[in-house]
Amino acid sequence: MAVALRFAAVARDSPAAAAPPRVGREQQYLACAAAARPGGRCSRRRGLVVRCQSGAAAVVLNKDDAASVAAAAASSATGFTVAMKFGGSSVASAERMREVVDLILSFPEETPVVVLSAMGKTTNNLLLAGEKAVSCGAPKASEIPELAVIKELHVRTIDELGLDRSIVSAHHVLNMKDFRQLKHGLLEELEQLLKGVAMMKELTPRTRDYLVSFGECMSTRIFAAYLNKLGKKARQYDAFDIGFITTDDFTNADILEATYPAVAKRLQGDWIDDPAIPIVTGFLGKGWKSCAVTTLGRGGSDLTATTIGKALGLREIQVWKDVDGVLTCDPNICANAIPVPYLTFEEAAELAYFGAQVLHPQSMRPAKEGDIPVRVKNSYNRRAPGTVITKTRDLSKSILTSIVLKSNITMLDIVSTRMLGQYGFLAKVFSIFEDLGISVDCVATSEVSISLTLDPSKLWCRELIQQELDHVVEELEKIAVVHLLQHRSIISLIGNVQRSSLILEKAFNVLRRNGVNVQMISQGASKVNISLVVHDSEAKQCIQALHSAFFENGFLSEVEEEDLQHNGSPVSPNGVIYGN
Ligand SMILES: Nc1ncnc2c1ncn2[C@@H]1O[C@H](COP(=O)(O)OP(=O)(O)O)[C@@H](O)[C@H]1O
Ligand SMILES: N[C@@H](CC(=O)OP(=O)(O)O)C(=O)O
Repeated sequence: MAVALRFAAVARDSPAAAAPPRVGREQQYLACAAAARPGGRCSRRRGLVVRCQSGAAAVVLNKDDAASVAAAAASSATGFTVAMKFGGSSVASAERMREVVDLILSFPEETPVVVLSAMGKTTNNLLLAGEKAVSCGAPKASEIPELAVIKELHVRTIDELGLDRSIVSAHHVLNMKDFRQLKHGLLEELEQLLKGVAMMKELTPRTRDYLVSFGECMSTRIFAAYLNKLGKKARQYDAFDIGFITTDDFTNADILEATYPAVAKRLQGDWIDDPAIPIVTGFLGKGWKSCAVTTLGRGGSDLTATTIGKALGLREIQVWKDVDGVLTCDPNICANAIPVPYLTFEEAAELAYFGAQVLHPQSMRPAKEGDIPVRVKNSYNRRAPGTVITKTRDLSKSILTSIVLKSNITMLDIVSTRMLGQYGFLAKVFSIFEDLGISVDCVATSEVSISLTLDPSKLWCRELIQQELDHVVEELEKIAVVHLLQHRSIISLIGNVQRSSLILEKAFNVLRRNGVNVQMISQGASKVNISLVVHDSEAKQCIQALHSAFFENGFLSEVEEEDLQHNGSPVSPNGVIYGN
């Protein structure tokens, strides 16, 4: 940080260097440079090079680095140190909100940016209410039970915290000026929206995103009002109003690069004008073309927090959950799961991607790019050390870190009819998936056949699943014989693939003893993941047996002993090295 303040930021965008700069981009760099040198004047000298007139040494940076340096410098100027994200379970009631306020205030040395999810199960209730509205008819929309649950929860919370009910009256409708004129509160707007859905008898992905946005919009307003009531100045932000720019992929939008400088500028600018703890809605963004509310996929508030972390160049990103960190397994499957103290970004991303609900699959990307540690903590058990996720850790002695389940997977066995050469065959198969916008999770190939699993997150809407699958099969059948195998599960063994023989020996031993035949195995180049495909009906039992064998019965201690004899360095059950 200190370096960023001492040095001037000089941004140069190489692809655009030959072309005249667009004004927006140039201004962005000027803003970045200005932020990197508060008080310094900036000018454009030649091409896209922007130089601060501070007399300090110049550093040539690419676009992203310039934004990061600027963010780091400005954040040190404004003093934000940490992003603290609290999930739905952490803010599920008035009592929980009090607890979280107490938790935040117990770190007086920090200047946090707070990110909140919707209260408790509000997102699920909003989605259910939306689905019911489609078929219930307009007059009945007000009587949808989930709407009543949402209203009751928010009104009760407001009352119990001693707040004014008008705090959920701020409007957040985008591109609908007429709506802005209405004097209804968010809860009334929500009811209106459900009536609209009932009248239209359809719930498009765009409307679905707008519908679920009410959850985060309400939780943050309540929380900020409560902090203000306690005399701790807080300011509520809707992410879509402060520069969270996304693709227009409703229900699963990606954050665009422009977000980082925009969010940094807004949060820092406001802090400089009038310091107040920012309370930001997780999960939400604004589509860059549509300007409508988008969402980042379920659990997307983690991604909001890491994006803010990178934008502001924070020291640490904390995600507060209802578990003692990332565990060796989903605790709903294995009650004996234990916390994993350290993970790399890569391990955490793989774990999340392959189904561990605890982290959003994309959330590690900004943290990794900004090299900002992510700490997963338990808001119900502050003293638990949690999990620290960083760029690197010594994996040389680690074995298995965590076991993850992704169920209800579709697997395809595709055998070439030899109409194409081998490379032509693989290329054709993957171009079909590309054309249909379907991601593939795991792949195993031989010369003339491919087995692969499909990523269910790309098959959101239930009716579409069958339609899309039928279409895929139809296309593939032009060049191959295709077997569609549904109700499969991927069991991912996240660990040190350098020790894959040891992991596989143990795993297959366990599976054989349990009478399970693995239907596909994939060991990627990622060095952290081995995936096994089994039938859904066997998956939980497999995971329990694997967890018990790897983590509960002294296996890792045995290996530890062996390692000690061979190398003199023992390994803990989670791959953490004790000693050397
Ligand atoms: N490997 C794992 N480690 C920890 N929690 C897991 C794991 N796999 C699944 N979970 C589930 O993830 C939940 C926490 O994630 P989530 O519900 O998204 O939290 P929040 O809503 O607080 O952000 C836990 O309550 C647990 O049931
Ligand atoms: N409320 C959203 C976003 C989110 O991140 O929630 P949580 O942090 O509670 O997983 C969801 O339920 O998907």
